[in-house]
Order: sequence, then structure tokens, then C-alpha cells
Amino acid sequence: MELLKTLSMKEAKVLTKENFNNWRMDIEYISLYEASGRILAEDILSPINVPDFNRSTVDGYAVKSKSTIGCSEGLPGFFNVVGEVEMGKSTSLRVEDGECCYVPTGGMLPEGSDGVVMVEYTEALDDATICIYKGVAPHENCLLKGEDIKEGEMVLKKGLILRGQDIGVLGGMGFNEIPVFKKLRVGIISTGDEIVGPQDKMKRGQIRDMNTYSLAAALIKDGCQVTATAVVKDQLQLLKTKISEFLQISDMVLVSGGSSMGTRDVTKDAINQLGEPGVFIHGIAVKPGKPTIVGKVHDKAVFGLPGQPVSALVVYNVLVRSFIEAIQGVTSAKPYILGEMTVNIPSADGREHYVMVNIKEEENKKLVYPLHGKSGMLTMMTNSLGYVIIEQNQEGVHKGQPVKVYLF
Ligand SMILES: Nc1nc2c(c(=O)[nH]1)N[C@H]1C(S)=C(S)[C@@H](COP(=O)(O)OP(=O)(O)OC[C@H]3O[C@@H](n4cnc5c(N)ncnc54)[C@H](O)[C@@H]3O)O[C@H]1N2
Ligand code: MOO
Repeated sequence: MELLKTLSMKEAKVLTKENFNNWRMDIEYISLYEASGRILAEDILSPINVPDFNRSTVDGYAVKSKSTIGCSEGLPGFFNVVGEVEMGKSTSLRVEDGECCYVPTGGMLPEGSDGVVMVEYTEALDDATICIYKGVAPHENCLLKGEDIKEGEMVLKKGLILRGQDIGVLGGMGFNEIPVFKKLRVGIISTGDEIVGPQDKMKRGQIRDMNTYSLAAALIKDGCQVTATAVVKDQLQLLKTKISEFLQISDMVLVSGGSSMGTRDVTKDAINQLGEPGVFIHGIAVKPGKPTIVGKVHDKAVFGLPGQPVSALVVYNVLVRSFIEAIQGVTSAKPYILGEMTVNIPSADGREHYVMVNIKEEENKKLVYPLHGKSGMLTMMTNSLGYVIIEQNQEGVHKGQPVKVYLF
């Protein structure tokens, strides 16, 4: 009797990473407009202070804050207006005690001033005099030189998946082009005599391909480039030829189906026969996804994902994505929501369980509802927001227990 030797998911992640320790990512320079979702390839230090000069954050009068102490509606202070700062221009104006200078929001503070009184708290008496009804504290209504970013400061770290705010900050520091990792090139093969594409006429006994599409979408979302896709029959030679062809143009190949122990499950043999060191994982103690295969052909990665559509995508989410992130040193945190499980979920077979769930907000609580179904039913995932992990050594989750929901 041949049984799969299963590793824990944690062990599988470590072993996969170890097998590709010398993986080198290529770098390219791209414009900020192309940077959303790309992974930063170098630490970014700021070449300048942001802002580069003291600025007002309101429309008002720049003053020496100490000269406004005690100003109130009952006892306003009288100030001479020495001039007006123009937006986007440097100023040579200077403010002394009892003097003020008009500054627009974002304008440069004149020498000597350290606070700005909002126009609402002032009244013009004539062209050269205002009264102030409310004093300001030092640095009130100002953004000081370098207060956002100091020159030389490390602002963004290598491995960050760039979001709008990160790209805006890069623009603010004067970057035009930035270094990111070149997109990983991934080929996708769906195996199975029964699999047909959307363009094919379906005969009885055949089923339509789901995995090619779900995996391609997941890869693209994770910043990879899908180099090629194919549906291949369950024949060793055909599969070997296709994997080998895809490896020529890819860094990695995902094969779905044929991962189990049936007579037509040829993925493991195909990988082993293509080159050293071949398959180094077959079987992970997870549900779904137990028959997962991970191999190395020369320096490239080949994953054999279980054919069941839920299993294939769950293993992608948990293992393949973690590998893709590990080789790129991704530092961005994974989003999850803390909620409360609404039912007991037993789990005692020594496997890590991934349970698809939904969240409903009731009485200020985030209630977590599991979805039940078989791993051949992909709508279980379309109807869920994310998944909960029940660890291998956990005997399940109790009703009322707080759980982390990892979002799709
Ligand atoms: N004797 C055993 N049988 C099975 C075991 C086992 O341990 N011992 N494990 C079961 C588990 S768990 C899974 S998961 C599947 C994995 O099987 P394979 O990776 O060999 O996948 P296939 O047999 O090729 O396909 C399984 C199922 O999924 C459908 N499929 C495959 N590809 C696609 C696709 N691209 N789009 C949509 N659906 C697809 C396929 O038609 C099958 O119904 O093995 C169990 N068996
Ligand atoms: O573990 Mo298989 O991957 O159910 O469905």
C-alpha cells in the first residue's frame, strides 16, 4: 500500500523556500504611473525634506506665536500687516512682534513667524492693520520643514507592494522612475482527459476548465505575468513536453490535476523525469489540498496542484502565493478581519483545515458563518469573503471563539 507522506503546511513552506534559496529576481525601472501593485526592489531613502520649507496649513496671518498670547474676543490684539506671501513662491518678508503677514494654505511662512492665525479669527481694520481674536501656540497651523519626511530618511522598504499612498510619496520625493522586480513569468497547465475549454463543444462525461482561469486571475492579482496556458491530456509524454516547453519561457509552472495516486495521475512522474532534483514534496497535511506536489526542474519551480477547483485555488492562496512573496521578500501585511465564529466546527484528522466563510455585521459584532461544500464546488469560494484556518493540532473551532478571516 502506498500512502502520501504528508508534511505540515508550515514545513512545506519552509522546504519550498529552502529549495529556492538562491532565487534571484531581476529588476526593472518603471514610471510611477505603472507602479500600482508592483513590488519595490530597493529601499527608498528620501533625497529631500518634505516639505522643503515651513508651510502654512490654513489661510491666515503668520505671526510670532508669543505675540498673540492672551488675544481673545473680549481683548483682541492689533497687528500691522507687513505683506502677503504668494503661493508657490519664496518670500523675503520678515515678521516681528506685533506684526503679521497674510499666507495662503500651503504658502511659505515668512522669517520670524512660527504660527498662523486662521482668517476667521481676524478682522481687517484698514489695509495695514488687523485685529486677532484668538492666539496660536508655537507651530500651530504649520507643517514644518521635514516634518513629513526628513532628508536621508528610509521611507519605503524593499519588498513593499506599492499602493496609491506609496506612489504619491515617491512623487513627493521627486522620483520619476522606480526600481521594481520584473514580473514573475508563470505558465499554467490544466491536465485531464475530461477537461475542455469554453470554445470546445462539450461531450457527455467532459467538464469545462475552471482552474486555468481561477489560477491565472490569482497570479495576475499577485503581480505575475501569465506566459502561456494549456489543457493537456493525462499522458506522461504530453505533459512532460508541455511543462518543458512552458519552462523555456517561464520562471515557474503551475500544473493542476493528476496530483493524486490514480493510474492517470502523471504530474509527479513528469516533473521527476524532466530534471534534477525533481519532486521534493508530495502530500501536505491540509484540507483541502492534500495531494499537492512541489518540484524543482533545474532552477525553476513546478507546482502540482490538486485538480479539484477549490483545492487548487486554496493551495494557490496558502502555498504558492506565500512562495511568490517569499522569493520577492514581500513585506506587506496580509489583510484579515477578526470575527466571532457562529457554530462549532470539528476538525480532528490531523490536517490544517481551510474553511470558507462569510461575515455578517450584527449588534456591532462581526459574525463568521462557514460555508459547507465539496472541493469540486467552486461556488463555495465565490460565495465566501475569505477563509479561516483551523490549525493542524487544533481540535476545531468553538461557537463564540474569535477567529481571523483571511480575505480573498
Ligand atoms: N485514492 C485516492 N483518491 C484521491 C485522493 C487520495 O488521497 N486517494 N485524494 C483526493 C483528493 S483530496 C483530491 S483533491 C483529488 C486530487 O486529484 P488530482 O489532482 O489527481 O486531480 P484530478 O483527478 O485530475 O481531478 C480531480 C477533480 O477535479 C476536476 N478538475 C481537474 N482539473 C480541473 C479543471 N482545470 N477545471 C475544473 N475541474 C477540474 C476533475 O475533473 C476531477 O473531478 O484526488 C482525490 N482522489
Ligand atoms: O483535499 Mo482534496 O484537495 O479535498 O479536495
